[in-house]
Amino acid sequence: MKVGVIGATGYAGQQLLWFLNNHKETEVSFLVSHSYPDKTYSSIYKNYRDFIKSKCISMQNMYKYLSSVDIVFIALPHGKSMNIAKDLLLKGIKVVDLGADFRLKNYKIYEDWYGLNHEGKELLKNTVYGLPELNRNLIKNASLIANPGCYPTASILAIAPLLKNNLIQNSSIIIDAKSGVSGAGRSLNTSSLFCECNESVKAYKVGKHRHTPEIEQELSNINNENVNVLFTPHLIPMNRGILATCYGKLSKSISLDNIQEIYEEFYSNDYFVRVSEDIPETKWVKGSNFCDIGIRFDKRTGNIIVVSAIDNLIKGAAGQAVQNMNIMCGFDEYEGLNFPSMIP
Ligand SMILES: NC(=O)C1=CN([C@@H]2O[C@H](COP(=O)(O)OP(=O)(O)OC[C@H]3O[C@@H](n4cnc5c(N)ncnc54)[C@H](OP(=O)(O)O)[C@@H]3O)[C@@H](O)[C@H]2O)C=CC1
Ligand SMILES: CC(=O)N[C@@H](CCC(=O)OP(=O)(O)O)C(=O)O
Repeated sequence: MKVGVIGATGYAGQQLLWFLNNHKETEVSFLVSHSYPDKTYSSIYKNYRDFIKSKCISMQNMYKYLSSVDIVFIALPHGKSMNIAKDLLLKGIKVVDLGADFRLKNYKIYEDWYGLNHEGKELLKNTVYGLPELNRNLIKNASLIANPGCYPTASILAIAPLLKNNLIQNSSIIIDAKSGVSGAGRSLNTSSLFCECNESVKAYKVGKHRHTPEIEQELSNINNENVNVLFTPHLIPMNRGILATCYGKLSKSISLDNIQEIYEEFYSNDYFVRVSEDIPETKWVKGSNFCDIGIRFDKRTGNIIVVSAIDNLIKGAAGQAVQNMNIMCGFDEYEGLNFPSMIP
């Protein structure tokens, strides 16, 4: 399978190459960068010396190579994928977009939260939200995948079994999530500077983070009922990882053991979600495509507490994108992705 990567020099793009380079079924045909055209990839990321010998190409040059690819990954900032995806789909090329442009089914909600005009509205109907654990069958036949955001991946996987089994009140969900700094990408950005974020933890975009409508959309789809969430992201001084601590009021009396069984059953066919009796830590999943989940019940307040951990660049971005490609192309779902986290 021949693949192309647009946005190859960003953090998500380079993480994709890490996987694609080790994947039995893929050959990378081109790497697009508008800042480094004609530069060898390994001169930008020196860890790839002797592994990736190709040069980056510009977006304009990419069009010459399109007849030779089957699937293209787009890892650009939001707002940049819409027209590119249209061109690729017209040529019969499958697309996995790691950004946010196709995640929200209602373009007006996208326009409100992202402050941009949606230039690919007509594609939204046939776009599949690429969370394999909820949408595997749709992904199999999709041409355009909206790869989920990092916080939504951790949050939706944590909460979906509760909603599916009508165990919590729809309006009681609170998500308190923390992300490593690579979540903000590699572009120059003051709040990602070492002196700004080291030795500090902050909540940001409080009450207005763009992942709120994405989480609500997918959770509402589970039972076709409106779900609202209170979502607060935090930046913590580590490179990778997301820990989402999710709370909801139980709507019926049930033991923790039963809830644990419900989670294990819900994810029984989902290799990359591991339901644990312990409370997960980001280092259990760092460098891997796993989402680890642990559950507790607080009797005093009647709240269930579900903690999920992912690597934002892997299950939250590039790993999930490769998992989606594997499903779309009929490969083994674990191909190229099957290894545990790196410790320490
Ligand atoms: N970081 C993460 O944890 C996650 C990221 N994502 C999403 O993946 C996408 C990529 O994120 P990430 O890799 O972190 O971001 P980066 O900022 O690290 O990389 C984005 C890349 O896009 C290219 N680019 C930047 N600006 C423009 C522009 N104006 N026009 C065209 N190309 C541009 C740049 O490469 P060049 O100049 O070489 O072309 C840049 O390296 C984003 O949509 C992000 O939201 C999703 C989930 C998690
Ligand atoms: C730490 C940090 O800044 N994280 C980013 C997450 C970005 C991301 O992955 O989300 P999209 O793909 O939806 O842009 C943020 O909060 O905006």
